Amino acid sequence: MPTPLRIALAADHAGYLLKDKIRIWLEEMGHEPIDLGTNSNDSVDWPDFGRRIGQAVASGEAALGVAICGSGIGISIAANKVAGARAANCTSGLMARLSRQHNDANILCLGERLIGEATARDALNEFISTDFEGGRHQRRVDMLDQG
Ligand SMILES: O=C(CO)[C@H](O)[C@H](O)[C@H](O)COP(=O)(O)O
Repeated sequence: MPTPLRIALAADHAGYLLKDKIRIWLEEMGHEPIDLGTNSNDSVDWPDFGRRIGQAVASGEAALGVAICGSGIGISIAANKVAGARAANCTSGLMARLSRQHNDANILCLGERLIGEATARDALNEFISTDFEGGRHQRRVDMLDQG
């Protein structure tokens, strides 16, 4: 059993179905999802949910986050506006793994309208099980906070 992680989840109306599946997968793995909405297909705005998940992760309320919209693009742009959030829009398990190893990404973004469930699950598994490599990558990540 892996160390349980608090993992924030957020989605707009185009991503909430995948978010609900991810919440269940995380619970089955013994993690602690924090669901920041949305929870229906009533139209909402991705900047609100990107900001919410960015703040939850940057503040330390959650160790990691998973954010979903139709393409993963809007919600990743919004999350990355929050200082300390490093959101990566990924379309494969390899991208998710690299986002952790090289970029110390702390929010995985997915596009429910673009990727299937198997790819989403692969990306999730890689994201939560891969550590940041540090070394030369640490210096580059540190540069993000240098104004
Ligand atoms: O932000 C996006 C595109 O970059 C997301 O895919 C949104 O979910 C999408 O724009 C929502 O579109 P809708 O036509 O309002 O459902």
